[in-house]
Amino acid sequence: MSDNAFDFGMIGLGVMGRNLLLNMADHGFSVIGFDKDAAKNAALESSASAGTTVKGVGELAQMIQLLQRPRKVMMLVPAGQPVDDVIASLLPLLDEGDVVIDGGNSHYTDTLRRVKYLRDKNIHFMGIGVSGGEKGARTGPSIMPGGDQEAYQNVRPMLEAIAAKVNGTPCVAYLGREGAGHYVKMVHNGIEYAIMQLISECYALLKSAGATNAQLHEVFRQWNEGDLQSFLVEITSEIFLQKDEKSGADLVDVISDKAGSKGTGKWTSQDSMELPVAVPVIDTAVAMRTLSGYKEEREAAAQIYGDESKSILTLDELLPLVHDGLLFSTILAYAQGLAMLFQASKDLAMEIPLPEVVSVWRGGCIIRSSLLEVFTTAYQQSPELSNILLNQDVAALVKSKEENMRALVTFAANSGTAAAGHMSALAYFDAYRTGRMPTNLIQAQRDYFGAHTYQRIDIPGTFHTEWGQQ
Ligand SMILES: NC(=O)C1=CN([C@@H]2O[C@H](COP(=O)(O)OP(=O)(O)OC[C@H]3O[C@@H](n4cnc5c(N)ncnc54)[C@H](OP(=O)(O)O)[C@@H]3O)[C@@H](O)[C@H]2O)C=CC1
Ligand SMILES: O=C(CO)[C@H](O)[C@H](O)COP(=O)(O)O
Repeated sequence: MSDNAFDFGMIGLGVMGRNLLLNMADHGFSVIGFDKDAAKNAALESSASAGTTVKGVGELAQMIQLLQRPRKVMMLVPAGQPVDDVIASLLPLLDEGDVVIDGGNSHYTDTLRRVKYLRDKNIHFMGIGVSGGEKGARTGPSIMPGGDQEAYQNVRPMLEAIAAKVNGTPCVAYLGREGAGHYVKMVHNGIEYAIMQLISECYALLKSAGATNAQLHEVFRQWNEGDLQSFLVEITSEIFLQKDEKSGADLVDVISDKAGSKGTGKWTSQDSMELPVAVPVIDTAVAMRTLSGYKEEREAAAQIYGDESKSILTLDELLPLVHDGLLFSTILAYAQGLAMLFQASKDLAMEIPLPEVVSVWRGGCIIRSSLLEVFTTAYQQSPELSNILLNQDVAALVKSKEENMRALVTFAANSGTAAAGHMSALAYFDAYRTGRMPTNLIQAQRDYFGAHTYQRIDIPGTFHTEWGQQ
């Protein structure tokens, strides 16, 4: 190939970078990747499909030299300092008008800072969320671009080519100004945490009624064929079949219960409080991963309090409750995340188009599910919906599951099975549908001890009372 011939360059040939680049090559683009690790460059070239143009190099300057101008370069490296390090090493090699994309899970405030920094140097910088994991990156991820419109138009044909397709529509769309791409991806991951927590609670609840791994496989398989159809339910079904090569046991049974995290769920909770928007199912999911790390303390507490769950229902009696409870709670998790995006769009001036967000999430990403079709229709009817729970179709679905949801939470409490995500979802629902919350009492308390004042329901203005003097 001649000099300056490659269409696209990738920095970081790990799980995501390698697979996304190969996906581009599979769609006819000539691609080049850079990684310091020679083995990763070799792995890139050896896993390329026949007839595609793929090259891996160990020098960044060499890759930049071989790109068509204006250059289009993406980095898929760990969030934080590595992204700044890559930008610093790229800058002397770039020309004005080149496009630099951060496709990793960066915090949106870092993206805002980098957009401004590079704009001053006439380099187009975009933060793009990519979801779909290893397989999705190779065969069709969900792509969440935000920021520089001109740069987006430049890379749009490539992104549309490699994205997942739903009914022929690519799962990529311009999702707002400046750091919006990474903001949307952060909230996507917050919802991901919430749904994973809810599914893990279903696992515990069904096990309390004696479900075996084989039965759990079958339950989740069947659920994936109905209104709970989703990527996470599908992979959960498959997980219960997997055998451990070392012991021959079911692999899920030999995996430690300490859950890891890289931070995007925590950021969603933190940033929701900054706005503020209430996302308690996401908060709970983050807290439960944290609690999972207290292994020794939990074992000590189990000695003191006991850790048995006593099921008062048979598996057959429990199954419809868990099914409906999961659907109800999953809707609540999406509702909270989407309400956060609605608020952030306005308060942070990101102009995030929610109809496009839910449409892009329909395919390729970790939280793809049949529910997103319902939400897409809801936002098409009403693009300025502040909360999807206010949509008639969503409300009908929620109401149809409410009775079993309440029965499930009662069962969880009575059997002693931790189901914090479900309980949080129901508590949010009950508060959200309350015209007059008991928070008038909190206002009275605040004014009592701190003269913080309060508003009345009958007279406008701000009031203070010298409490307790009657
Ligand atoms: N894995 C997943 O399912 C998903 C990950 N993401 C995000 O994508 C990004 C990449 O993730 P993933 O591919 O899984 O990570 P990996 O660890 O598999 O790959 C990261 C790559 O970045 C390289 N790298 C690290 N630091 C630097 C640096 N300073 N300069 C140049 N290269 C560097 C590493 O090279 P070396 O090892 O040779 O140092 C490695 O090849 C992260 O932000 C992640 O959160 C987003 C969606 C899904
Ligand atoms: O972005 C992703 C999927 O959408 C990543 O898989 C993410 O890193 C998973 O997060 P964590 O490691 O915190 O569970």
